Amino acid sequence: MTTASFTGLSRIRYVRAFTVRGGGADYHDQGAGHWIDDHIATPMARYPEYRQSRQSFGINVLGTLVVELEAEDGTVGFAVTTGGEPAAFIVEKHLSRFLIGRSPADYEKIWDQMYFSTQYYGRKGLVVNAISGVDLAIWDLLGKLRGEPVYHMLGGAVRDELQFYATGARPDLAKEMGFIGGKLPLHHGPAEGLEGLEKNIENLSDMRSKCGDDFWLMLDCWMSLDLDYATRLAQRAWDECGLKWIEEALSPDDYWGYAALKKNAPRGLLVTTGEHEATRWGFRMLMDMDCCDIIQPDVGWCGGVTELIKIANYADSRGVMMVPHGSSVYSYHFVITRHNSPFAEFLMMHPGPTEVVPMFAPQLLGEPVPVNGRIRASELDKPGFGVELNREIALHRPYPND
Ligand SMILES: C[C@H](O)[C@H](O)CC(=O)C(=O)O
Ligand SMILES: [Mg+2]
Repeated sequence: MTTASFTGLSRIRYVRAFTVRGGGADYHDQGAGHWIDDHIATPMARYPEYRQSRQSFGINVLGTLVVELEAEDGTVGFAVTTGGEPAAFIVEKHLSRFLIGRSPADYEKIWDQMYFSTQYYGRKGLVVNAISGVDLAIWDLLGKLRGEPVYHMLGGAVRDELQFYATGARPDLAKEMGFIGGKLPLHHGPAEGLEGLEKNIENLSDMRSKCGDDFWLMLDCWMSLDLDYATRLAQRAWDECGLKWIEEALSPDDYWGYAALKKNAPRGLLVTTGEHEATRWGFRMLMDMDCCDIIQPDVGWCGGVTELIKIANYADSRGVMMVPHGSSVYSYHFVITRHNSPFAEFLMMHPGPTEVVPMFAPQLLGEPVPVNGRIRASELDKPGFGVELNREIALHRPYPND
């Protein structure tokens, strides 16, 4: 039995998956001294030898994945995410069968087939990361074939500009650069005891005094805490420093801990999480169990745009705010179309971070960056995600399927 398919669009002829080193954020390679690898609290910090650097325990071991889809008429769509060589294997050796000869307009069926054919070894993590990369490349190709930006295909902009908060070690500088808030990495976890807790509060207080009372300050805990520590940190950071939200305090598997933290946290302080969660089912769990005030899916990890539509609609129907994890153009095209995503994250990838630099340099050409903490919707007015792949970088294709 065949399923009807619109035949007017050029179909996918080639699927290519590349790895490349450099660019991107914490899961990509960063040089020594970069703020993003400077004694950040992690679940691995219970082992002193892995405390100073996330690269020491292998945060960058997978690196970048680039998925490229070429249509019969030569039009190319692509996307950049993480997952590196193992994700390239999954894309070329497994997922490509659901793409070759298909129209990119059939993204629902393609997503369904990618997800359910890998379910026995997938569901989250690397496999959904690979699926997300393919899905983003499909949306890019669809936009390029139709001559439409992705945000148009998602229903159009609901506001004229995106407003950003900045993630990085210098919210004081972010404020000067026009961002609406600054999210700091937490540096010390439970293994560093009371002394570490005091240092965390001192760092936050210092930033509060530098930024003034009205600037949003948030803490990113990168899954490093336990419920007791997170509760104490939340209370003190609220009382002493006016913290706006505490992010990813616990393991992403600990839905019960998040539900308890949301109950324990002082009224007014927001509990946020979700960048390491995946699919409509994972986010449904977070929302149905009342784990957080803001969900933060990463469109390059949660299943791509096709899945983010479902996640966002469920959040909208429950009155939950969704502020996607920073993933450059891939989230900008979504956020601009949603009332329940009133602002966006910008990850400061300058090592200082003392200036605004593109997140995916050198892989992407034409990547817009916030000026005065904002990007105009009109800057997204290019087909697909509006960026091109820099062909001058060393792209490696480890598992060709053709
Ligand atoms: C700062 C965090 O540890 C991480 O590198 C980035 C992140 O979780 C976020 O942007 O959110
Ligand atoms: Mg985070």
